[in-house]
Amino acid sequence: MPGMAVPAIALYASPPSSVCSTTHQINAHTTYDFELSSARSSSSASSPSTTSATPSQKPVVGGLSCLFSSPPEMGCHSHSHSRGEELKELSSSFGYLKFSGCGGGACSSSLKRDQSPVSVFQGPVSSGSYSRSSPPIRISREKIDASVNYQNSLKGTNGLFTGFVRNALGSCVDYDSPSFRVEEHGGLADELTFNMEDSLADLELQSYAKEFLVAAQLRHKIFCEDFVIKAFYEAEKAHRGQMRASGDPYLQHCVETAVFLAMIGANSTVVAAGLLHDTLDDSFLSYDYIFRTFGAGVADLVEGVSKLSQLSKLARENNTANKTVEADRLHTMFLAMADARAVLIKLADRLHNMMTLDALPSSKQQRFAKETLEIFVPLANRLGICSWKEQLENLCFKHLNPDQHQQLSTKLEESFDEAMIISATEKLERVLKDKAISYHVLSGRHKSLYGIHSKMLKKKLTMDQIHDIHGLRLIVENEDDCYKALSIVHQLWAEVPGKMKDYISHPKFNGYQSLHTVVKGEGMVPLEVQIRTKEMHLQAEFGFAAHWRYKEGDCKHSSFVLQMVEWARWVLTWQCETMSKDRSSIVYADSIKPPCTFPTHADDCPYSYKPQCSQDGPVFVIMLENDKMSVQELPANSTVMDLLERAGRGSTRWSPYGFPMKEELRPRLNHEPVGDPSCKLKMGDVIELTPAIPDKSLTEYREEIQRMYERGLASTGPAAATRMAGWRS
Ligand SMILES: Nc1nc2c(ncn2[C@@H]2O[C@H](COP(=O)(O)OP(=O)(O)OP(=O)(O)O)[C@@H](O)[C@H]2O)c(=O)[nH]1
Ligand SMILES: Nc1ncnc2c1ncn2[C@@H]1O[C@H](COP(=O)(O)OP(=O)(O)OP(=O)(O)O)[C@@H](O)[C@H]1O
Repeated sequence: MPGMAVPAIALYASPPSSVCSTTHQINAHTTYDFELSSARSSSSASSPSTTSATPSQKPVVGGLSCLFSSPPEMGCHSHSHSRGEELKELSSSFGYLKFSGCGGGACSSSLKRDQSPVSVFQGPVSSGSYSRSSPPIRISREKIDASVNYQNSLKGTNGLFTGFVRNALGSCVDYDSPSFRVEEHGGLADELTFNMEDSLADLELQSYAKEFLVAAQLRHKIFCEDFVIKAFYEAEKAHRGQMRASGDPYLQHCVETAVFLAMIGANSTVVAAGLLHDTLDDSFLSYDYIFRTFGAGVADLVEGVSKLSQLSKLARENNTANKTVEADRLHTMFLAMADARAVLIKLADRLHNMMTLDALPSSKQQRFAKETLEIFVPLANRLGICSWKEQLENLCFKHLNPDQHQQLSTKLEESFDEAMIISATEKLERVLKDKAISYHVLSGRHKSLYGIHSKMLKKKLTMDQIHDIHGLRLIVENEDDCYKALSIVHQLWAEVPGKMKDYISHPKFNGYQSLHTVVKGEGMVPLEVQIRTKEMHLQAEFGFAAHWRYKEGDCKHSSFVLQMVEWARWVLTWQCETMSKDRSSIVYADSIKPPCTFPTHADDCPYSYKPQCSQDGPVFVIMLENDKMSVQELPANSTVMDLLERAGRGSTRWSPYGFPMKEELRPRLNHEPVGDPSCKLKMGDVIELTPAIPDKSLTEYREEIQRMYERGLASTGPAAATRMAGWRS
């Protein structure tokens, strides 16, 4: 029946329950299917109702329509906290979204938070699949102690945890602590086999773990799937006894990471990998074990996350990302070397770590916040995960500029007017219906705290001069409707002079098209309204004028980078929405359609991440030269020799021992000595160039040896004598 609302519950990228209280209200959502709607509206454009999906339609979110909405009954909507508290704790923007054809009150009060109204992610297909978010889980100290004691007794009896205890009490956010792999210390992981019954019985003993599982299941139904439960169990076993700096069980972090992923519609492979994401680095599980138990999909993702963690740690230690060029290369490398889903898991991991940063000493808080801003926020931006990006930014802001954060959030507390956005949306919707202007999406949002802060800095504005703190976006069927809708907006509210921009008749240099206006909304609060067609919107989200590029300041990226980002976004679109079953609902312009069939890459796909396929693009590698890290960009098919040419002083030559060396450098590739210097470099390779000769000239060194001999130090042991002999030869 045309005109009926589609009572779908879209997925909401919500922070975990403990942070949920920082959010704004969430109610039922309607979602909208792009293709269906456009087809209908073109056939009978005169009726606004023709843009609705029918009730018989699957209540899904269309490929490019809304995402990250929340289940209506999620715990977040009940506020026991004041809004000021919320802003201070985890200030982020909220969003309000309507789809054409909404009828009924549920739809008209749909609110979502933090979202780009259109993004690459979709919510889950099924309504009602999410249930209430549980209150923050508090685990009693006794339970934890009991669990730890129990584990200690196990350690004593079967030796399974030998060597594990040391790590077990560390914090998972303490990246400084040495990672530990049991398989390197005896390889016990391979002896483990999975048995669901045993596992569940064992889980009984870990009552806190059971609570986590139940809480996760209440937040998302994917945690009821056997595959995910199995991953949960393995994560529990792997991290048993480990605690976070906050005193919470490590497992909690794994579960929260996985819940974030589930909340953006990630499938069970990604959620399982989210649960296991730290096991390679921080437990006795091996790649082989994960591979055998969960398959290559999960094992590769966990390995990918581990590699990303190592590289980001290196970058943090070397302060690499504070240089724009290097940071840019790092972002590209991260997206290119790993499956984009591994980046997604890493982002979810970082989001939870940032949310729980308070438990760390202030110096570490600062380092993590800085690194997050330099590396992870841009990645979230490139991948189009607006919600995470804003949450990360706000958290970084809070830790890096606590005073400014405090000041601005207090001000915003007075300025944010969500009710105004809701009522403006409803008002506009009513008139659009009356005037028979069909539209695809009508969305509203308020700008995030950090977004406002950055804009003030960038444009040297006071908060009062920022006109888009509150904004609406309307996506209509055709250009004509854009202008009709604009005139309706101007009839409804007084125009702020000089703020109207017609980027339709005068597109921006990058091709961006849209109508922008600022009006005085209710209470004279400035309200930015953007009006565009679906095609213009696709361009603004995925095309040359993509929002992520706009946010990066439209810097000149190579076509490789652009393709890489677009590809990553596509992969995530297709991998992370449960509605990938309904691909037909996605209508992309041919010009931006990737050249192979999703979700599988064609063997010769030029955009594939697989190293063997990406032969045309440049290669980004990490070079560690005398302990200084840099990210190098080399042409496709470059070899270790090519890299050596760039490093150190003098020209490369071959040593008599068969390894290439410059005057002073000796290469190692991914921690192994280089056997074949003509081997090709791969995206994300780490090349260490250690000095073949310590940082002194040979003459100086000889003199020093001479002095050592003279002092009789050479006789301190056979090893020393051998070293000396080596030097003489
Ligand atoms: N995707 C995309 N969005 C854009 C682009 N340019 C502008 N926008 C959007 O349009 C909004 C306002 O842009 P303009 O009307 O040009 O305003 P401005 O002069 O940049 O600055 P303000 O008026 O202070 O917001 C931005 O906040 C973006 O949301 C673009 O190139 N790509
Ligand atoms: N008027 C609006 N209505 C709805 N959504 C908007 C509006 N303006 C921007 N958005 C979306 O909100 C999200 C956050 O945007 P953000 O505030 O970071 O930047 P911006 O407003 O687009 O740019 P700038 O800060 O440079 O003005 C983006 O997905 C953006 O597309």
